[in-house]
Amino acid sequence: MYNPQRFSTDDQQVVSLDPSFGDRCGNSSDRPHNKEERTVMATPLEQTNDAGAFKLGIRDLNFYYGDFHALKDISLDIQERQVTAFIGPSGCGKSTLLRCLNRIHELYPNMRCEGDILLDGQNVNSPDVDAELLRMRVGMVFQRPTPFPMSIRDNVAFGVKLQEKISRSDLQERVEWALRKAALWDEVKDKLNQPGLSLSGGQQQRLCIARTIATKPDVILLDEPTSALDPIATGHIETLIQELVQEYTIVMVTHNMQQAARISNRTVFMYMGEIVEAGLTERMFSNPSDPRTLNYIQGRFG
Ligand SMILES: Nc1ncnc2c1ncn2[C@@H]1O[C@H](COP(=O)(O)OP(=O)(O)OP(=O)(O)O)[C@@H](O)[C@H]1O
Repeated sequence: MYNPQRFSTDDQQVVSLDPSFGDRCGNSSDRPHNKEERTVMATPLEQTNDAGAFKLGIRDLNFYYGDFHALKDISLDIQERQVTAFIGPSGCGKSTLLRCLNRIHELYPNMRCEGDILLDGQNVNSPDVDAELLRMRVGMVFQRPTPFPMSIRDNVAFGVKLQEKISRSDLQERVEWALRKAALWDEVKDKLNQPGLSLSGGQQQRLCIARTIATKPDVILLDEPTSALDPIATGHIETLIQELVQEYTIVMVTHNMQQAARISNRTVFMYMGEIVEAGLTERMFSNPSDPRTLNYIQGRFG
């Protein structure tokens, strides 16, 4: 089983994986194919190993809260070292989709996620893959800053100590490295033993980002990371995201259209549990191909 419609954020909007599509378009196998044709003529997923081009590949994903079908046949490629923004009206399934990517929903009862999630080509939505290990590769930062009730230093060191056998000095180095990456080191280097909760909201969110980075994930998921912050703290986080994307694949949910336009490379517009359109942010905001995207971006609904 595969979904004949796969969305790619490679700005091809709707990419057909129906193997007969190329024939119906009159493509001939002895003709050189351009990139679009090659993608359109992709063989069924079972035979395709195109994960090299994408960090994450979502295939035929369906998600249920009990009987409620919240995500319907989602297929999407997410590119490496890019910021991909999920946008769409409240309740369309953005956070649900984000949470599937590190299977955090499994911590709650009565939820079911069907379909494949390929991380570097490996299906990680499988009971054979340890969800806790997955969450170390695919880290998550939530809407509200959630420091643990412990010192700044221990907040950052916590996950590392769980995951690795690491000497005290290496751990100190890792803490500093992560705090520097999260652009927080200069503000906290003299008070590492103070509680994480003593920091401002924006600093707490950067601390949570440092905590996520410290375990050296491949992918960072951000669920409305600035919605609880003031404009200055938001600016810090946005700058940080733009720096982190040099090294990490970032997927974020945002309600803020300007934020999506400012910092994402690619945008995915969702509506009622489905993907309507996905592509380069610049094109999505200047020339969306679906009227629902245009209406949403122009603030006519949602
Ligand atoms: N724990 C839950 N139990 C049952 N239904 C849920 C649960 N969480 C979310 N839903 C439903 O699933 C759908 C998608 O919710 P989700 O939170 O993913 O949407 P969203 O696009 O992130 O919304 P928002 O922008 O308001 O955060 C909604 O209809 C929501 O009511």
